[in-house]
Amino acid sequence: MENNLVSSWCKNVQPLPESYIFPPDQRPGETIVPLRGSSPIIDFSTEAGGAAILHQIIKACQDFGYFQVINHGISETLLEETVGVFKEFFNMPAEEKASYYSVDPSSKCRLYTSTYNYSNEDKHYWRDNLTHNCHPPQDYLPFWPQKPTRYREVISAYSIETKKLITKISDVISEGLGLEKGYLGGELSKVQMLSVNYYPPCPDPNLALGMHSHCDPNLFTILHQPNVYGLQIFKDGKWIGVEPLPNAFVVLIGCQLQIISNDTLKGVVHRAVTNSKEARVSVGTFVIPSSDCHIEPAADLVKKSTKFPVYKGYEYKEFLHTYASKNGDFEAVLQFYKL
Ligand SMILES: O=C(O)CCC(=O)C(=O)O
Ligand SMILES: [Fe+2]
Repeated sequence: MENNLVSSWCKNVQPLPESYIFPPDQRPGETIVPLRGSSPIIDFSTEAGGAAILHQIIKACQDFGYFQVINHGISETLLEETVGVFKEFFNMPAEEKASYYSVDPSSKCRLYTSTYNYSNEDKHYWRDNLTHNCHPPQDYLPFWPQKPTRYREVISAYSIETKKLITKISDVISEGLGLEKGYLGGELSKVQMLSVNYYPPCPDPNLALGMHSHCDPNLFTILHQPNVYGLQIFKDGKWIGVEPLPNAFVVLIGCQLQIISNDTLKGVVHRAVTNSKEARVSVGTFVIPSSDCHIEPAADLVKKSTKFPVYKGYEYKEFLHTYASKNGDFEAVLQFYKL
C-alpha cells in the first residue's frame, strides 16, 4: 500500500483516475472564492487592544467559527523553513517515503494518503498526510522522520514556537468567555499534534476533493497555509473560501470548544479543494485534550449565564468513538451529547 501516496505517483497523470472522481452532488461546485478582506483577522501586535481583541476573537468564533492571526510573533523565516522541510519530505522518492507509511492510529508517526480508511473508501481524497505528536519535542523526536536532514531541528523549533502561540490563543479565548486565564490549558490542551497535508497539483480540481467536510474533533487547530488557496468553510448553507494570508495562522474552532463554551462559540465545518497548478502544503497543529479528560460545558460560564447546560459531560476518548461512528456528521455528533 506504501505506493498509494498521491505524491508518489501523480506526476503527469492524466486524466484524473476514476477512484478520485466524486459524484456530482459532492464535487466542489459553486463556491464563493475568497474575497480580499473577507476573513476575520486578529492582529496580535496591537498590545493596546487587550479588551478589543477579546471581543473581536469571540465575535469571529461566534459568527464564523474561525479567524486568522497575523503578527503572532513566529518568524517568517521559521515558517518558510517549516514549509520547505515538508515540501522536501513529500518530494522524496517513493521508496524513501515508504518506510514511514502507516495507517495504524496507535503508531507514533503516520504517513498515509486520503484517510486512514483508504482500503474501504468509495472515492479517495487527493492528499497525503503526515501526523505525529510534537510537544515537548524531546518526548517525540525519536519517532519523527530523519529525512530531510533538517527535519528534527526545524520541526522542534516550530513546535516550541507554536506552543507559545497556542497558549496565548487559549488564554485570550478563556478570558473572552469570562473564564479564568489558563482555563483551557492543562488537561484540556495536553496534546499538541502536527498534521501536515500535501495536495499535489490535481488533473481535474472540479471533480476531486482534497479533504472531506468535517469539524475538527479537538479543542482548536492552528493551521499555517502558505500562499496557495484550498481551505473552505461551510457557513449559512454555502462553501466559502478562506483567503491565504502570508505568514498567518488560521485558527479553527473544534467540537470541544463549542461544547465547553455551551454553544457560545461555533465549531467550524471545513474541507479542502485542490488546484491544477501548484502543490499545496497545509501545516495543522491540533490542540487536543488528554484522552481521560472530562469535558462538559464550563461550570463558571453556565453559572454566569441564563442558559442551562446544553451538553452532558463525557471523557474525551469516548467522544472520539462517537465522532468516528458518525462519519463526519458534525450535527449528529453534537446531537448525541445534547441534554
Ligand atoms: O488543508 C487544509 O486547509 C485543511 C486541513 C484540515 O482541515 C485538517 O487537517 O483537519
Ligand atoms: Fe480540519
